[in-house]
Amino acid sequence: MASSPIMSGSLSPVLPAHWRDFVALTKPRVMTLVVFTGLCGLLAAPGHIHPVLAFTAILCIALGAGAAAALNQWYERDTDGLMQRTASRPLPAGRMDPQSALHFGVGLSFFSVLLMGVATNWLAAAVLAVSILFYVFVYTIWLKPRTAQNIVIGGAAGAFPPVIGWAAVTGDISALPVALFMLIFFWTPPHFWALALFVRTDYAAAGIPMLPVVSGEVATRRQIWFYTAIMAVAAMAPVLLRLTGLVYGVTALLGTALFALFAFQVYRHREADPARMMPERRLFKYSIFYLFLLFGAVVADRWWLG
Ligand code: HEM
Ligand SMILES: CC(C)=CCC/C(C)=C/CC/C(C)=C/COP(=O)(O)OP(=O)(O)O
Repeated sequence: MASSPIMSGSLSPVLPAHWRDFVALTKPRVMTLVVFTGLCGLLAAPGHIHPVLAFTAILCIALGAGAAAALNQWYERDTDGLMQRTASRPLPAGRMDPQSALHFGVGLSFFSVLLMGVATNWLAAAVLAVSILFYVFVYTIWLKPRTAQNIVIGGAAGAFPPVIGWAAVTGDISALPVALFMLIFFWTPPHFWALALFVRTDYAAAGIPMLPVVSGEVATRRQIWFYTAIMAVAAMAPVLLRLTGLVYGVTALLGTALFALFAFQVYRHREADPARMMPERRLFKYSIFYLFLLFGAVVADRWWLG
């Protein structure tokens, strides 16, 4: 992509980026769960899809999400350089010139959406396009630098993958994918704010108005607990609406009870030192496991119990 040394914003030359930096630009670790939820949406959907097309659909979700992550990092290359957690990313570390990242992100966005449309259907492609646009324009550019409620609304971007996976098979959107969207939507605030509590000094240094920076620690803990309660309702909704069966029901009940326990511990905890925020780290880690677990259970229900 960058075939010759190019001058970046600073005065130092940026050498052609290594392929590993392009992979890093897609935030591969975060995207594993994004892709998994998309895959589960696809596997839970009624009807048949050829395995090659199913693989292509999941590939498109991965590429689209990776493209959105690249555009997010292109836009935030300066503020990323101010935070310890993100300073070593390819752009702030000066291992890649911004133009390469921009071209990579835009090119991959178009490619993923077009391939999705051609391989499956244009509804799935349209929802993929909306999620990329939502993450880049609504979350990254509009809300994130302006309001502490950024992830409440902006988090919707990450809730689309199961809808995309489902639509790729069925060509429509029905109650279960909407319920799965709601689950991720209300899961996002506790997931992110648990982390934001122990990296708040980073966000403060970069001037990003995340909730713990703007409203303080106690308000953030209260909000985590509040959204956990709504998330619990969203987690049980598929059972109450009889969209899923016993495997999901039992898994969601136990998994959500543990989530609520960890969130309650965070709510009760008072600690200003990020190094000692163990309940917050535990909730953040568990939030990831939780979503893998519940989405896995949705598929288990559909496949093994019919
Ligand atoms: C706007 C909504 C979200 C925000 C602001 C957010 C924020 C974050 C941040 C800042 C990290 C730390 C990652 C790093 O240091 O690179 C993280 C980790 C993670 N997030 Fe989220 N997240 C959001 C939504 C999601 C969604 C929708 C998913 C998947 C369905 C997800 C899955 C993950 C995973 C798997 C990790 C752990 C990555 C690792 O092991 O390093 N996140 N999130
Ligand atoms: C299909 C499709 C387009 C899916 C998009 C998935 C999506 C929106 C995931 C959000 C997860 C994520 C990396 C948040 C990071 O927040 P941040 O960007 O504020 O984190 P940072 O501070 O690490 O840059």
